Amino acid sequence: MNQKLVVRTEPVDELAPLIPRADPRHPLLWMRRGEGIVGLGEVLRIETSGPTRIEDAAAAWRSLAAMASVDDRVGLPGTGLVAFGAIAFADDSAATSVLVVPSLVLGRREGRDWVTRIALAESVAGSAGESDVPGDAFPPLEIPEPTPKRRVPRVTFEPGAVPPPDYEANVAEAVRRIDAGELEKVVLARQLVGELHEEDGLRAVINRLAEDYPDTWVFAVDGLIGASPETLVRVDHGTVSARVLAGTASRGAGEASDRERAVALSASHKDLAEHALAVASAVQRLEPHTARLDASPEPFTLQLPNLWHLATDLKGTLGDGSSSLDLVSAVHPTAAVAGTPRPVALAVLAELEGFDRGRYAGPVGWIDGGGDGEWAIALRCAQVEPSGAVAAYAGCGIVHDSEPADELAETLMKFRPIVEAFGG
Ligand SMILES: C=C(O[C@H]1C=CC=C(C(=O)O)[C@@H]1O)C(=O)O
Repeated sequence: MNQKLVVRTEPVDELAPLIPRADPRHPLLWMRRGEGIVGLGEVLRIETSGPTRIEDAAAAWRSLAAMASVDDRVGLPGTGLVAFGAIAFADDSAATSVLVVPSLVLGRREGRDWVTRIALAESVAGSAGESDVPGDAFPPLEIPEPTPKRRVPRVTFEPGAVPPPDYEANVAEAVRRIDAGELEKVVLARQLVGELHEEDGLRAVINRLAEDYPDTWVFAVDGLIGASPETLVRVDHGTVSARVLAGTASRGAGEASDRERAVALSASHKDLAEHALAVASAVQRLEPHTARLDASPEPFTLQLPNLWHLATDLKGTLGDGSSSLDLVSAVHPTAAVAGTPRPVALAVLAELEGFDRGRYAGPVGWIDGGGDGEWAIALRCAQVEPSGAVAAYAGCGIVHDSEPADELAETLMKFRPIVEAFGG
């Protein structure tokens, strides 16, 4: 990657709400609680695949960033040079992993708004051949106007890979293997499929996700869209953080029964066991890269509109100068989406599921020129293909006392955000 990029970030008047400024056909977005970044246009993309897809993307990004000429007048996470990324779950996935560098980024954080322009040095007027291109080589700034809200397109979903009876059979088989001592935990997923007929309707879907699930990471990267509650890893000026989730309960109908469900979840032997394995896998992989890493002492219950999760927050300091993508490479896939021991779980899930997860359960997020970034696990999501084919995914951690019918019911709760966002 020997292209030279010219980047300029400048403060602007309020851009909120951000979503109406996103591209309705090819939205590029990362957002939580109304703040985040929206990308427009595409200067370049880095595509990788195979077992070294994350390391290759990290190395390509490092050399691209090292050559870039950046004039950042704001200095917040997400300003300056950024790329949006979506990485395939499996080493042998047919799905490509991408880092997309937009030509325009509209951002909002801590109540401050900015615009970043990114261009290839050779394409910026009067700059060809210069080694250090001034940021004011850009033409006067024109911020795209928000466009009117439109209604959510309606997609009818039906079972795709692993229909409900097969899912229950897979869970039973996984429990059998766990009881036989082959492994401790495996995360098994299934698929729903549908067709999107309005090619400019994706922005409305994202808007719905952001309205209904404001506390999650709402993302749209190269057709992968969703609202994930799970932070895989976040790096910000030498601090490292993550939110590990595993263990799920339904919400109760009234306040008292809702509380009861949360209390029962935090005492559930099955869910605590499932959760502990996910935390251990993240801590074990992050620790070698951190000078300090603390976990919240007990898992807490995280309330989402569709369910309760057991959650543990990790917080620490970076010890070795790793970029956020280096840490993504170290931790992916955690036991929240694969299982324990990891190699056995990956083989068992590939065998039992029998479908390519694509970017579901893979890392999704952004990275900046200094390597900082925010990455979630792509959960509660769907991949929308250029043909209009939509595939949504949900999975559950299976441990020794998992019940097939309960796990199937849990997938329905996990599908809810994406199915409803598509008008279902
Ligand atoms: C694999 C998924 O969720 C993971 C994250 C949180 C809770 C989980 C669970 O309780 O099984 C899963 O480990 C999914 O949503 O598809």
